[in-house]
Amino acid sequence: MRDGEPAVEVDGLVKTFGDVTAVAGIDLRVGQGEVFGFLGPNGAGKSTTINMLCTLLRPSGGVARVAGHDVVTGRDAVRRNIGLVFQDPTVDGYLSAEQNLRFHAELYGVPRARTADRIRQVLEMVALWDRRADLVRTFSGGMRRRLEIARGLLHAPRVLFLDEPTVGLDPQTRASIWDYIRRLREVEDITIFMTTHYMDEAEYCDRIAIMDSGRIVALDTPEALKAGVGEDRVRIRTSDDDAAVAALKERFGLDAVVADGQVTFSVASGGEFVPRLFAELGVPISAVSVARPSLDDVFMKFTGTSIRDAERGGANEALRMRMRGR
Ligand SMILES: Nc1ncnc2c1ncn2[C@@H]1O[C@H](COP(=O)(O)OP(=O)(O)OP(=O)(O)O)[C@@H](O)[C@H]1O
Repeated sequence: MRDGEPAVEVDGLVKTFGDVTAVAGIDLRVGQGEVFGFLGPNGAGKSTTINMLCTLLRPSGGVARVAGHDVVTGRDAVRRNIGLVFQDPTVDGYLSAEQNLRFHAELYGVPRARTADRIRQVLEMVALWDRRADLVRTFSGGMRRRLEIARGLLHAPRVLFLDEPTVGLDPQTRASIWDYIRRLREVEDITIFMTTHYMDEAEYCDRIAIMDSGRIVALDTPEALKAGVGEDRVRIRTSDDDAAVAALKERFGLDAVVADGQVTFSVASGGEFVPRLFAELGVPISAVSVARPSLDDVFMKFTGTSIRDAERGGANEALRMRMRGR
């Protein structure tokens, strides 16, 4: 990869599975050294995109280059230059942490003379050096994930792909995985491309792309995306959400949506508006909160739904497909 060349470069990328369009023609550029987040609900097409970039799936259309190589015509070169950390654990529980890494080093052709040093380096990076001789099946979920990250880094890849690296972990462990990811780029010359459906985690990325139904609906820094939503976000719980939405439109000219069981809308100055709201809405309010826009609000702005509601929809869709399959 030449200096200044994007680490990931995608033009019009498409993937279809029969009549399902998982990725519907996306474009993006990720710079060297960036931490880039791919954000979206289940079924948005994140894993399919990452699998095409990692050469595990062949695109149906468009082009993608990773570390300067085409994912179709330069497949082996791409593979040499990337590291993978996927949702499903792939470390072997019946081997020690160190044995797992040795095996991987062989597989990736890490020069023998360098292997021992590099194993120590990556295990220290994820604070597992002291546990190197222990069988991985005695590790907690967070430790296994850290070991996966160490393994993904072993052959010094230019781009590290992390597909939902913190899914299924408790909040504290998620935070510690993020500490390692952030520290990583201080130590290694690496680009990090990750997917997540945790909004709070997306905040840690330099830039994020929000994906919905196979398309990128927004792409920018978290700050710029939130600034784009602008005003304060007000959330209320009411006894009749539909009546509240209608009253907000009628009395205040505000467009509200119902998501996660709350009525949500934007106003310029939430704190000043709330007393008026209680006095004039005409629908009983049981709870109210006012906050600066979050990435949840950005998601809602671009997709018209909250990520949690979108996921519930996606889960229903997956279930329907399974039932149809049967
Ligand atoms: N091998 C496949 N065959 C058929 N359909 C598929 C296949 N892989 C993915 N899909 C469909 O493509 C769409 C996108 O799926 P994908 O797994 O990329 O989403 P995602 O955003 O990564 O979701 P998740 O967070 O659940 O991994 C979904 O509708 C999914 O059902």
